[in-house]
Amino acid sequence: MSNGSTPPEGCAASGPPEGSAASGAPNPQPGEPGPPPRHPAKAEAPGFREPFPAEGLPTVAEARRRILAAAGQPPLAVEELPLAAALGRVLAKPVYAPEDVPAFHRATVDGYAVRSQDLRGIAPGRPVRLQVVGRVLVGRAAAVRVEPGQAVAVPTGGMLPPGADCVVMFEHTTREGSWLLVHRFAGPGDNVIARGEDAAAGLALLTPGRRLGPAELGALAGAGVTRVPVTRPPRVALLLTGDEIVPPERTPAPGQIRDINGVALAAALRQDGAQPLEPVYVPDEPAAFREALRRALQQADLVLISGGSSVGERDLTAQLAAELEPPGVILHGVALKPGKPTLFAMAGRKPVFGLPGNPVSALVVYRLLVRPVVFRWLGLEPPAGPGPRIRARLETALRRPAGREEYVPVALLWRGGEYAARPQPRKSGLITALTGAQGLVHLPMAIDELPAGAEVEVIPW
Ligand SMILES: Nc1nc2c(c(=O)[nH]1)N[C@H]1C(S)=C(S)[C@@H](COP(=O)(O)OP(=O)(O)OC[C@H]3O[C@@H](n4cnc5c(N)ncnc54)[C@H](O)[C@@H]3O)O[C@H]1N2
Ligand code: MOO
Repeated sequence: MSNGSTPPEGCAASGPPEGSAASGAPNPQPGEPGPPPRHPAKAEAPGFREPFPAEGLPTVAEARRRILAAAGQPPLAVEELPLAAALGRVLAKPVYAPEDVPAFHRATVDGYAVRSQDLRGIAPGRPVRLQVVGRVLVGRAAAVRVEPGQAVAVPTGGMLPPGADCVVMFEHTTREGSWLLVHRFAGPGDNVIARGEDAAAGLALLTPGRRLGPAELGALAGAGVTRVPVTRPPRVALLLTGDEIVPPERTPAPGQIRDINGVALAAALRQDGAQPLEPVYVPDEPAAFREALRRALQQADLVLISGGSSVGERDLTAQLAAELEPPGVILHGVALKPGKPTLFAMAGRKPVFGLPGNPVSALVVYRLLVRPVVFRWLGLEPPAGPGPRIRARLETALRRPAGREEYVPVALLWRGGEYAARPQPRKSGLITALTGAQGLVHLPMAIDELPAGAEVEVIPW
């Protein structure tokens, strides 16, 4: 919720350097005189405090640590779902295989089931001769036993007949009437999936904290587990603050804009497996804001407030967060672009985020700081390591803003056998900076500039 500041050019690469942003000077387009400021800048507004210290704000890693430490481990609510409804959900309890999968030794090729001992004399030009004593039909129990010197024809997926310990491929044999000439050796277990090799009865098939994807659901089905215990998705309240914000379906009056963050954050939440509640539009008025926050805390497991996280006189998030039940505000301000004014509080055991109103900031902060909390509320095991990265070559140089690390949206283009990372506009008020982006390039505090042509690791978006 803006207190009427000039466009937040402090967030743009071409904007004034950190510290001078408080001048709030409008940024005219080239060749234009530039519009007069519609409102006083945040820095000039009555009641404006120097927003955030130039130094001493936590880094993203530090903020994430503090947020997760304060958030703790929530008690997870569990529900049981049929497999068809469980895609993307997180397993809440271990699932043990009720039976061996497969339940019988099974051929993986079309060929002949034999005893590998019988094949020991095979040499080039010296096949072993075995007697074919029958065949196995797929989907039927194997009736014939393989005795020394014998072979039984078996199809892919067919049961290995008793007595045999391997299968020789059809193409490594020749037939002479009821005799089989085997030209290539096969050892015990070759071309066979052993009973219980996919899942052994009584052992854990899947452990809790695993997101259920196609393979997990398939494994459960294969073991005859048709209902699974999964965590109930956290309910997340979305408060969209700002007198200027109207729902997307309304026509904005002069000075108003349509809500972007309600839809974008709800989509991010849904994509991650959480359950966003109906967005609530909150005016810049303390009593209404307080009431909206009270209801949100009643209804939801997590609360996201969009806008008003800065420190202008009408940026109410911090003021109202100060009234929350202990421990209250954990941090306000992160050395991050975009996303400096981020706020995190715990109202008792409920996490509350104050996200910057700028859509790119809101989504980047969601990705970096909110998602880890959502994942914990889903019961997801935190990923080991930094997560997957895409190697790319930077198309144009990037300079880090003073005092903040930056995450720059980039488009990835396949060029001459490698990806080129093309930086997108660095104005956090432009949602289209993200619409063509496939990832983020990180400029950590230790790097002031990445030259054009630098090899970078892109964080998938
Ligand atoms: N003098 C200073 N002004 C500003 C500073 C600063 O350091 N000194 N920081 C700038 C930065 S960086 C950001 S980010 C914003 C964050 O401000 P708030 O979190 O208080 O957000 P608002 O002022 O409410 O909104 C910012 C911007 O985003 C628009 N907005 C808000 N909600 C939505 C929504 N749901 N959908 C689409 N757009 C939204 C809002 O109208 C503003 O244009 O502060 C800078 N100012
Ligand atoms: O850079 Mo602001 O911090 O756009 O979020």
